[in-house]
Amino acid sequence: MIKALDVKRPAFLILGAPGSGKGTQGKILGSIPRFFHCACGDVFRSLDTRTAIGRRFVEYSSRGELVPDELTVELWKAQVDNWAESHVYKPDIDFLVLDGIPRNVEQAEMISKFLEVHQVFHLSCPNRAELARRMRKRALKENRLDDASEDVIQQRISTYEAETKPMLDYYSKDLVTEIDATRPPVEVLGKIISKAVTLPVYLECADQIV
Ligand SMILES: Nc1ncnc2c1ncn2[C@@H]1O[C@H](COP(=O)(O)OP(=O)(O)O)[C@@H](O)[C@H]1O
Repeated sequence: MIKALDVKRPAFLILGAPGSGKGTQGKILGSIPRFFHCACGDVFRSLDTRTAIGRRFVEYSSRGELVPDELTVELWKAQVDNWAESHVYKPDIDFLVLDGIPRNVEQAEMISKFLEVHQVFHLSCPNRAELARRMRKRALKENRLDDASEDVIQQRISTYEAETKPMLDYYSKDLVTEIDATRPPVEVLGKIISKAVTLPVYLECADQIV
């Protein structure tokens, strides 16, 4: 059982289908002072595949399915706490930039105990063929098992549509920024940043960010 925190950590979410560019944007944002990028898929991929938990990840991801919620949130929370304890992530001053979590309404509920979501950036790409093309390209570059077969690619897109996309209705409309994910990365980044710097939570602390 995961306990709620007294003070919820400020967070931005990057939401989108596999191949929509969440990781690309998250990495760049994470290199900006006071923004801390956390990619759930990377947390899973860093697991030792000889362990039971590492094997469970491979089992689900290689089928294009989501890892069960309880396990996902526990593992993710443990990783964030680790980063906080080792001071790489500073919960009192950093904005968490979450990529790949939450991935369904259940996870959104679970993590709401310790996060205050200030904006959801939806990288929208309705063109399935374009998503599949990007995943194939990534499979070659990053040696990603879960992007290597056509069946798994299609399954991952279907999983997104069935489980993750409905999450957009979980968050109130004024919390969601729609961004065209087919535009070049620099334009997508520009949209995210220009919205983030107008948010009250950012303006409240902007003068302390130097
Ligand atoms: N929040 C999550 N809940 C359940 N499974 C997850 C979650 N995040 C990652 N995974 C697992 O890890 C795989 C790879 O995730 P990720 O690297 O985020 O892919 P992508 O960036 O292409 O969407 C997913 O297909 C899934 O099996």
